[in-house]
Amino acid sequence: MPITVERLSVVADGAERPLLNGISCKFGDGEITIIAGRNGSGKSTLLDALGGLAAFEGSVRVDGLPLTDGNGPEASGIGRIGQQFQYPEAQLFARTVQGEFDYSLRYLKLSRRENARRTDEAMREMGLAPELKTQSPLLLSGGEKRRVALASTLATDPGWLLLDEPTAGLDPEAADRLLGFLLRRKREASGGIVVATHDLDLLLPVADRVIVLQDGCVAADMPASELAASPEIWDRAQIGTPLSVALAEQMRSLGVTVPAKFLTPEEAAGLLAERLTGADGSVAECRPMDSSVEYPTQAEAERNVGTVAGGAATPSGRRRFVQSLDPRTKWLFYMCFSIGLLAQRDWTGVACGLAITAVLELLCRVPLRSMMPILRPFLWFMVISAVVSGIGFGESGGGDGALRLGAVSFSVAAALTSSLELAKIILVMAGGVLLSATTTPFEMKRGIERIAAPLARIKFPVEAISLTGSLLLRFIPVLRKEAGRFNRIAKSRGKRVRRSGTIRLRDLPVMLVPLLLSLLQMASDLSLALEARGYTLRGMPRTAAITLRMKHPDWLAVVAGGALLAILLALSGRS
Ligand SMILES: Nc1ncnc2c1ncn2[C@@H]1O[C@H](COP(=O)(O)OP(=O)(O)OP(=O)(O)O)[C@@H](O)[C@H]1O
Repeated sequence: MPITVERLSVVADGAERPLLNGISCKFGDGEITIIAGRNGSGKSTLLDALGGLAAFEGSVRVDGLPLTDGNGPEASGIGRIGQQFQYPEAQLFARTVQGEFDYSLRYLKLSRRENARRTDEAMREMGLAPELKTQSPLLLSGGEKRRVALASTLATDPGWLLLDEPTAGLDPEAADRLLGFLLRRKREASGGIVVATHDLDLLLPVADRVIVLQDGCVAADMPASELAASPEIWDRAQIGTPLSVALAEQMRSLGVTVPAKFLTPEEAAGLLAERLTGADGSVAECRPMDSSVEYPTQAEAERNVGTVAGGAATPSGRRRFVQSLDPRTKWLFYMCFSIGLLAQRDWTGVACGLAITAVLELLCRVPLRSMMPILRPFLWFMVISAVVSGIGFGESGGGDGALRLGAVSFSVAAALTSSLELAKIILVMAGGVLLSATTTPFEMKRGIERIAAPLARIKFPVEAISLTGSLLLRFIPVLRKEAGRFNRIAKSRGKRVRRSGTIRLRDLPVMLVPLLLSLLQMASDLSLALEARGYTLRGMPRTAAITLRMKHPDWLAVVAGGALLAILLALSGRS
């Protein structure tokens, strides 16, 4: 049965437009469907929605069953889907290649023998040598990683295969092997195959249906043979004509009869040979190329590149007000905000701080739900600390007015005093999250460096401190990103139905070591990058990557920060 998609919309936090905008389409059983579209058109997002990885509105039914049950992905739905991510690094995490297969197959609870059989078969299918089983997936080449990722998906024998850029980084032999596999699977297995790709020349000839996306909408959805006869669609979707389509057009202009289908190189060569060879075997004279086909000049090509790049950059690339402020302004504002907040001595002051944080959150346009994963553990910490600080023992424990139960007492006043202090710190942290969400790590470092520059004269280690500060703040989003990656793996490969951004406790033993290893790997990459930038060479001057310049809005924001500090200090000193 098909996958049926109705009015599917995906809206991401902070995105200016829906990533997918009410699309409806059908993926046929026993068919290869290609999803084409320029960069950023929504191909990967569509695959993520079909694989239960992206929250969506609308309906997706897999083999007649709904993919979601209202709260999130439905286990039987995602169990029928095997997804290969666009970047294999996002999919692989285990210490060995064998570990990757073990993790993928774990949810099926098969016998050891069956696990080994499926692993061997999938590795053979993808042309992976058995010796690779003991290797770390991180040490494989890009193409090998992709093949391991696909093989570990295949081993689970999913009904549906969702492949994101499956041929990227594959050598011609591996790409051919993949094509052969897709065609075999289409013939022999139940379910269908959905492939998001830019490698149209290779994959269009094996496609049954093509869906062209443009800015999150369906620009074309038709059988491959129909699309082959409508070459103008590529221009309309701003993808550029695939070479195989341009070749077919050229051949038609030379008078060769070309069938309405996407040609493989062999088919194109066969048709040309047929045309050139007469019935008696003589070779016909070839007409010169159709001169009406005009190729762009260098200048036009450069202009086109500019248009495409500009077009792609506009929706997400436009910098918002807070993002565009000088990092020094943001640091100064943040310091005023933090000092003012920490000076508060009662709940009225904290309530004002909360209101200011809410306004800042709106100005920064960072949705609360994207801040909560960072703040939630601290909120829990605050609740637990408040409860613990209120507990007292013995006759005099807890002081006057404490609630008593035998020898144990609970002082609401003590609990509220602790909560007050912790609430201020959480609000300061929320401000830090907003700062790191609207400022790149480079800008942050440069900002602190410039603010603290006068201290360098008294040998204060300005650069080291600014680097440490920005790296610490950078660590929060990196941790979140890693947690998100493991959440996707647990959902897609472990078939764990879980809310986005969270990891189930029982996945921790499997994922903790890889998570730590991955963080260590990042630290090692970072230290190499720092070394390459000359941070280990003491006393050597470095050129600045970012030149900062304060503009009018920056001065206004600094004045606003000063005014905010004055108001908060006045509020704290009013009693
Ligand atoms: N979590 C997110 N938050 C905000 N925007 C996002 C998010 N994920 C994707 N986007 C944006 O959604 C758009 C579609 O992304 P998607 O990865 O689906 O494109 P694509 O067609 O697969 O592109 P490519 O060909 O480059 O792989 C892009 O503009 C991207 O920046």
